[in-house]
Amino acid sequence: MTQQQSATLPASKFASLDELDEDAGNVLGIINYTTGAADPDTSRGHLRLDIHMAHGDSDSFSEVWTTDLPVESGESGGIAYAHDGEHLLCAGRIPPGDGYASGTRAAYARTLELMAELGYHHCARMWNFVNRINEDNADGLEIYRDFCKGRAEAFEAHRFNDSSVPAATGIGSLGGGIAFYVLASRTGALTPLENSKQVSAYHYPEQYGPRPPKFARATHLSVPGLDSASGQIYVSGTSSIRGHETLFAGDVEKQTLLALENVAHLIGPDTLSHHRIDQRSTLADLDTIKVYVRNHDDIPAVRRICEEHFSPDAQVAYLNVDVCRADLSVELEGIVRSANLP
Ligand SMILES: C=C(O[C@@H]1C=C(C(=O)O)C=C[C@H]1O)C(=O)O
Repeated sequence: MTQQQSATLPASKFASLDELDEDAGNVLGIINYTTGAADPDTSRGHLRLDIHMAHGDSDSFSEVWTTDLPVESGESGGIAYAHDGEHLLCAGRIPPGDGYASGTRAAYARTLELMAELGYHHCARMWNFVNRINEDNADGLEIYRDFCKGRAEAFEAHRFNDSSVPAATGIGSLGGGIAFYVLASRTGALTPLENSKQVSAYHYPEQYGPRPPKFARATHLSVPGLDSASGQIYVSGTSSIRGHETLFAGDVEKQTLLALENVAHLIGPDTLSHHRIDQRSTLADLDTIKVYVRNHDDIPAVRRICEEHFSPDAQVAYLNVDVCRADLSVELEGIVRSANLP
């Protein structure tokens, strides 16, 4: 597995459980995609979060965030955090229940308050793992839509307008209510990226829920002190959606190809030059990739298609979980680093 290292951006790499070194220097956080859920913890001096995303040890892995700077950690109002003076990782969990809007609103509100208190005002990326994502809550509202309602209310209460929402993932999990983690920066400039072939998620019509999902298609986070050509692009979970509609329902191979096409356009020259980012990226530049596949039997076909486009050196994890819309079979996310990063 290749390791991403950069002087001033938190590097993330996947590690199998037997490769994991919790005492390695300057660990900002370890996110365990594993066979059970647990509340976020900082007892080892870094953030640790166990998310129930694996059916067994064979598909369990850890995402390790490292930094070149000393790390401080703590907990406040149920949100655990670790930071290095430039970047912050924080995490929370909403326990299983009959509904999630109020719990999400409260947990997100506490997270946004904590970011402000610690001085990390630039929210680059959020990951949300929603158990029973396509099932209904006690009031008959799909749990994903219930989560989106609570998130939108928290963002509004904290004047987080659509132009400052982060890249995100909102994906199913195998248990444990709703878990989330967040990456924010203190001085690195953030540029949200939208895909000209998709309606911005925060503009989705009400047919997808009472409040739209609040996220950007990607965010570019620049290296503090360097020009905008130096940075990382955090690509949100991306699926077979054009405009605001799902395409190729029931055809996982066509959905995989369209999701890849959406990401290629998002990180390609037309989009980046439109946002005045002097980087040129292709799917071969994507790394720390997660591919979420609804039906386990579809994973070999999805993997075959993806491997035709990804670098052989890329870190790729395939996870068998539900996707945010019942007619979506596959979704992918990743990170692009600019070639000129030290
Ligand atoms: C796949 C989509 O949305 C998914 C849900 C997200 C969320 O609610 O945060 C973010 C990206 C995807 O994981 C999409 O709407 O295109």
